[in-house]
Amino acid sequence: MIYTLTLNPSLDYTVIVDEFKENRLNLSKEEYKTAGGKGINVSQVLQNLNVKSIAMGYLAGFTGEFIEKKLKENGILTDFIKLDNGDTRINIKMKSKNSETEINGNSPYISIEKVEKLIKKIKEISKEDIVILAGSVPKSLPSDTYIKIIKSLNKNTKFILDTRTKILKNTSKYKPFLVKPNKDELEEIFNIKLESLEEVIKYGKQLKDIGPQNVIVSLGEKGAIFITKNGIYKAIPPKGELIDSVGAGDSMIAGFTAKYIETSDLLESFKYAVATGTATAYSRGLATKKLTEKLYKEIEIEKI
Ligand SMILES: Nc1ncnc2c1ncn2[C@@H]1O[C@H](COP(=O)(O)OP(=O)(O)OP(=O)(O)O)[C@@H](O)[C@H]1O
Ligand SMILES: O=P(O)(O)OC[C@@]1(O)O[C@H](CO)[C@@H](O)[C@@H]1O
Repeated sequence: MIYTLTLNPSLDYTVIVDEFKENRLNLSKEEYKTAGGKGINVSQVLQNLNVKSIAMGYLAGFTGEFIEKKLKENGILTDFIKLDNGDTRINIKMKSKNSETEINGNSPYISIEKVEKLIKKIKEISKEDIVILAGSVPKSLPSDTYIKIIKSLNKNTKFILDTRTKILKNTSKYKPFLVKPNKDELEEIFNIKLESLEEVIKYGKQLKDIGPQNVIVSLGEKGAIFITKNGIYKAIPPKGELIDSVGAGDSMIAGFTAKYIETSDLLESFKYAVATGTATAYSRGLATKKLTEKLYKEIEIEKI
């Protein structure tokens, strides 16, 4: 079984305006609400790719109920811990003709008892399972929460990690199966501006040296770099119309995992990851299997 863990889920509230004007009344042209948070997005894309997963994490209040309902409606299995106070955060995603602005909310308080409850569930996961730890750590939790979770996993359970900068760096020594920083995150990890592809590769390799078995550095419309023990590879997305890139990175993780459990082939999994991320960027909402399969046939991998 695949488990996704979202410590900090969100109701994503997307607002589309013609042109965003600061300090003025902006009228929304269209708006929609979706179940969000990085691990939850991974579960949703896995479901679109016909791969079962169990979505875990914390939910609270009316926004938490909305998220669980949406996941269940789509046939996704859930095993969330309910918080006693507050509401799961609302993240605002505002799109205009030429800008994408995000305001991510604060998460509700999570007590130590709720962390212990989660750790108990984590200990029950078997070594044949795959665990995807994705997204930020809520402010009320210690910053080493992911480390505590990783240490509670069976030592042979493969885990994938997609979180921000310092936490990603500190957890990398526990040898995750895959990490997927984007270029900005890689820059923040090493506190450096990366000016060329050569530099991206150099620092991607340094990240891999800390511990991850495989590293994908995603580069938005420029595609992605894959650093693995068998070599370094590059993939460029086929041309298309960008519609909404929120969740493109999460979709890559879902695509990689889906292909890996089917084939155990790292390179094909990377190719499918790029296809899935691109399918999300070229869709309203998250990647569908149909578009992912089409793009997968068009992507070529280059060895560097
Ligand atoms: N504008 C785009 N055009 C084509 N493909 C894109 C575009 N943006 C993203 N992608 C695809 O999605 C993948 C992941 O995108 P990106 O590097 O933006 O990840 P991310 O920053 O983690 O995304 P997010 O935080 O929005 O989930 C890219 O490697 C690429 O394949
Ligand atoms: O604050 P985090 O956990 O880093 O990111 C949360 C988030 O921005 O990431 C997802 C897209 O990747 C959205 O669904 C969600 O709103």
